[in-house]
Amino acid sequence: MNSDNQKKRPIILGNWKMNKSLKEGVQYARSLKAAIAGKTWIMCGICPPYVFLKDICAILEGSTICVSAQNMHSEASGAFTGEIAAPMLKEVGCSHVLVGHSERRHIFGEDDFFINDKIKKAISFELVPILCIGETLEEREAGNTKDIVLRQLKNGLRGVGIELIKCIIIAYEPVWAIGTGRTASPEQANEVHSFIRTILSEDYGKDIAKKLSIIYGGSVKADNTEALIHQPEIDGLLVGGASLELESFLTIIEVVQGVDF
Ligand SMILES: O=C(CO)COP(=O)(O)O
Repeated sequence: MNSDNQKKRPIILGNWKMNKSLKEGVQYARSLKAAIAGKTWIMCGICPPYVFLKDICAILEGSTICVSAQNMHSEASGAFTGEIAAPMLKEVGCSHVLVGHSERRHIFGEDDFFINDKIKKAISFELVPILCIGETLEEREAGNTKDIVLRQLKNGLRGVGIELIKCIIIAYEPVWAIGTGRTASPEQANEVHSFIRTILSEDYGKDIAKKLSIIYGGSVKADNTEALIHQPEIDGLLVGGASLELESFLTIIEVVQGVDF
């Protein structure tokens, strides 16, 4: 979905962050697969912790549900104790990977350049990177939202040419809306999405920018899903807390399915 009403397949991703036991994760994946069998027009996926990926990919193999890692390193191998590389994610069956999530940027100090290297590495191993960008509350209140988003977008995509940009999803996640219960209003989110699409249009051309998916994350819940997904520039949702309970994640999916695009 975008400004000229061209239909785009909505993307709904659940980011579990550092939650669930393996047993719970496996049960969730099985139930999700059973629940959405045959309802395939939404691109739906989950982002489990690293150590669950192999089991969950095996369960979801052959389904339309994609599995995304929450992070990866920028190198393909080497002496990086505790890290996970793109080919490892690929080998266990992941199709997507979150890159530059605000918790990686702000808690673990990841910068735009490291994130850019990860983006390029993910693409080179045929993983779809989901580049997460977004401003903090201080940055928004200082009127710097667009500057921050512009910087994170430009630096994150440095060296990504016209052919490769098609392999990327952008996620706008304002840091002040993550886990706070304080959602960006649909209009606030749409305004930033529109700005992101304008930048992408300038860099990659209008046609390509129109086709790119820009998804929103930050306190998405069943009761704000419809208003968010109705916005012309919001192509999907990256759901944290509300994806942890299968019932609430399924409700979000159902709300999106029920929307007349
Ligand atoms: O960070 C998020 C998804 O990646 C959003 O988390 P919440 O939905 O819990 O605010």
